[in-house]
Amino acid sequence: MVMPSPSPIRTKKTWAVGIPTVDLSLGRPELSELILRASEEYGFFKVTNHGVSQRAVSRLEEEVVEFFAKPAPEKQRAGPASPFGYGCKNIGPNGDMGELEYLLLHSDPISIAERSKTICGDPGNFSSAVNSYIATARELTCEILDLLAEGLWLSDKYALSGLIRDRQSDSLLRINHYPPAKDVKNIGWDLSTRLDQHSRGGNGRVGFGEHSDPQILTLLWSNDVEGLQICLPDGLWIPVPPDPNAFYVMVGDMLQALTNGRLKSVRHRAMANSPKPRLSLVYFGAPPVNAWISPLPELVSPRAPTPTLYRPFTWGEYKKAMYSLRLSDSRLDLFKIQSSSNKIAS
Ligand SMILES: C=C1C[C@]23C[C@@]1(O)CC[C@H]2[C@@]12CC[C@H](O)[C@@](C)(C(=O)O1)[C@H]2[C@@H]3C(=O)O
Ligand SMILES: O=C(O)CCC(=O)C(=O)O
Ligand SMILES: [Fe+2]
Repeated sequence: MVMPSPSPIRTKKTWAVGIPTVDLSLGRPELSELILRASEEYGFFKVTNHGVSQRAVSRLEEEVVEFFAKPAPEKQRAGPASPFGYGCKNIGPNGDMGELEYLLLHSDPISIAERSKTICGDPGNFSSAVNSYIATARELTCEILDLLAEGLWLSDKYALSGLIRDRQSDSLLRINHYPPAKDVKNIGWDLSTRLDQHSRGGNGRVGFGEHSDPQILTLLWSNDVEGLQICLPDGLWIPVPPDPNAFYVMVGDMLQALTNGRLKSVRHRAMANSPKPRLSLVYFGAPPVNAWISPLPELVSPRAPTPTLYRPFTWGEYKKAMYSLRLSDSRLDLFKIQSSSNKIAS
């Protein structure tokens, strides 16, 4: 695995730093140790030699490129995204804005079949491309979670992947399209949006503002256009070079809670500064709505330094809190146990 140098090297214009990269063709136990280390240190890593067929990706890519090329009124037939469907610039229900348009889909095939009727003239073909991408993304996500379970010495090897394999899993697929920067001026920003963007993303145009993903694990593919940035534990934002031959993996809030804070959900954002359109396919592996989330027993010790950090809650309860908050809010903090030893530790 290539790990970032301890202190990023500053070049003339950019921060150059290595992204932790895991070659999935390596054998165990080395593989599970590498994945665990990257998840602990960064909550983020790149996977290569992942075995996902190029066809599953390119088939969906072709479908969604065709969709986003349609005139706005046609795309709006699939919206608004509340929460599922087509969205443009609005992210979530609380006023977050970004320089993007997107499709947000639940992974349930019945809901995909219904939504596809509003997205494509050939809904059967569209839903088949979505379903096969989701099936592939789910497999890879579960493989990574099983490796993490092994690295963490969990007694139930499927304690993490079982939540995503569950038929009731609340996993999602988000397809983001960031228009090329030269077109952005036509979209018509108001002053408050520009100030908001500036405070959240520095000088560039923010496509998708800073946040952590709420679910268990995120699997992200993008075309060959830059934009994704992650926040290192010291607060430094670094660009992630695009690589359509790889996937990027992000620890979500639920995995942070399940591992009692040992793995940390990574804060990230996507900038929309490229003259080329950026496309990302983002699979969010999530538990069923009624699943209870509480730190796994192996990761809790009755005494410091690892007392229970989070109270038990259901994924449904977490989602309710999440939809009441802004994109950049640290929603997991609401579920922290404020014991005296935790207060000292934090
Ligand atoms: C502002 C919001 C959009 C979001 C729901 C939320 O209230 C806070 C979390 C947001 C997020 C970020 C990651 C995913 O893209 C997403 C689908 C998710 O599960 O949480 C979005 C939500 C959304 O766009 O509905
Ligand atoms: O498009 C990207 O690279 C990031 C998107 C993202 O963070 C999200 O959809 O949650
Ligand atoms: Fe995200």
